[in-house]
Amino acid sequence: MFTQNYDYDVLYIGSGHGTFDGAIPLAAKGVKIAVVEAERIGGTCPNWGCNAKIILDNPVALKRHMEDVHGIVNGSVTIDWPANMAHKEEIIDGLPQAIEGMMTSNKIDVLFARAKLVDAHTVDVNGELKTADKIVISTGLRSNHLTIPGTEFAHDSRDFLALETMPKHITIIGGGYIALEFATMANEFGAQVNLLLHGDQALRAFPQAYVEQILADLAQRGVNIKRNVEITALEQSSDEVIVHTAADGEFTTDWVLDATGRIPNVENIGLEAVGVDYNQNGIVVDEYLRTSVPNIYASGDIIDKKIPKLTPTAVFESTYLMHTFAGDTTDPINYPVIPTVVFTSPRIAQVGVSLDYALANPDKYTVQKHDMKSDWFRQVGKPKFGEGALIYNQAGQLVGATELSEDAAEVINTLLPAIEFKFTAEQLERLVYLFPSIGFSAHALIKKP
Ligand SMILES: Cc1cc2nc3c(=O)[nH]c(=O)nc-3n(C[C@H](O)[C@H](O)[C@H](O)COP(=O)(O)OP(=O)(O)OC[C@H]3O[C@@H](n4cnc5c(N)ncnc54)[C@H](O)[C@@H]3O)c2cc1C
Ligand SMILES: NC(=O)c1ccc[n+]([C@@H]2O[C@H](COP(=O)([O-])OP(=O)(O)OC[C@H]3O[C@@H](n4cnc5c(N)ncnc54)[C@H](O)[C@@H]3O)[C@@H](O)[C@H]2O)c1
Repeated sequence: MFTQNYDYDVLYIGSGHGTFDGAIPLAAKGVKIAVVEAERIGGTCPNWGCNAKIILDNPVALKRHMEDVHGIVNGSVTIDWPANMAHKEEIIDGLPQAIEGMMTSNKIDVLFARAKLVDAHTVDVNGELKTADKIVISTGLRSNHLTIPGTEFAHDSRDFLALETMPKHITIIGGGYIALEFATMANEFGAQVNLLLHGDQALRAFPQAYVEQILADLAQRGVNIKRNVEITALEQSSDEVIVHTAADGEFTTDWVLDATGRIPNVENIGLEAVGVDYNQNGIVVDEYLRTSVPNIYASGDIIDKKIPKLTPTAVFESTYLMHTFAGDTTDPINYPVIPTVVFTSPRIAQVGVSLDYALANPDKYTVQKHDMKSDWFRQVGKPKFGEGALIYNQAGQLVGATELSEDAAEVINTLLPAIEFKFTAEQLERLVYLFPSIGFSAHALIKKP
């Protein structure tokens, strides 16, 4: 399976989900592995991404729920940002050590360094040359920084997730996941928020009818949303930042979040020297996740791919590589349908064929819409708004689903197997869900003829 005359069978560069979900079980099978990490073990998701974000977001949903049941549950509730931040630190602080422990207990060598490829089998680790039969590049993404004068006065998502106090006035540049999720939190935690969209839409990959409801709700809560704004410069003036725009003049703010996307970590890792092809979207791979150098692979966000760059896709890829390296499979990677969710409040989640695409192609798809009021159980929590849609192909198979609601992620998770495995009506009928529950309600939607 592996050539014996190297220090390691597999050396991974980066220690995020693109690495550890596969590397740990692979090491447990006796494969000799090294993981080289430049910063914190676990990478973005536990330290500066999903985990950190969802802990800070938790009180937001609670406050929204209290609004919905006002009249039943009365009195005002305040939420404390510094306490929330301390709670977040308490939870995520131990994660790198826990992940490192799982690696070392499986005999993985964890090496702290900024790794650089020297040749197809050799990596420079703090000046020491380590050799490996196979190398996996899993260096992930980093925040984009606008190329404008004064860009150094803007912060990124990591800075936001470490804010000790919530600034009074925050300006968020961008209309993607991070911009919308962080605008939701900052607004609920008492900041006055400017949300500046580059174009006239936000979250372009999500159903625009739902996105507009989220934007309208944020606007009603006091978020100042401006569309088609071009930021030309940032300037520091005592404690404030002056934001200059192309057509909307200038204004001052306390804190600027640059949420204009994330870019691949392809620089200074020796890709050119070794001949690994890459472009502005990441490292180019074939259907076996092999780069242009056959014994060098890529995994996770660093891959140039069309599917969303998310934790579950990184997990799927590192697990696939584990099976390939262990000799369990010689098949190409076969991605399932990949669900996505934006953690606004309410959430927007979707999977499979998108609602906007289905509506634009009525000859190919049938769209079945539903609102929260169509199911009594959804009304228990008295949500003010929310709706969903199921998308069927011409053969009557469920091929897509989307929802705008606090429970959207769970609804889409419930529907996922039916879409991925193309369950028949007979199979769907055999699934018995707990009652009353969101899962039961979601299942009831697809059981209908
Ligand atoms: C704010 C935020 C919120 C997010 N929320 C969600 C969410 O809710 N759900 C979801 O599914 N996804 C979310 N994501 C995306 C998710 O975090 C990523 O898809 C996931 O972490 C990708 O894992 P990865 O291993 O490919 O990359 P990473 O986790 O980024 O790991 C790459 C690692 O490589 C290391 N590295 C880079 N260069 C070198 C080098 N030369 N030598 C050694 N090490 C190196 C880095 O230090 C890093 O630790 C979020 C991302 C952000 C930024
Ligand atoms: N819930 C989740 O799963 C979740 C949450 C956060 C982040 N993520 C992941 O993190 C990554 C990055 O998220 P993101 O929100 O930074 O990126 P994004 O690609 O979702 O959004 C980037 C936004 O920046 C805007 N933009 C680009 N150039 C601009 C410019 N010059 N001026 C103003 N605006 C500009 C774009 O129009 C877009 O709205 C994605 O891969 C995403 O999958 C996922």
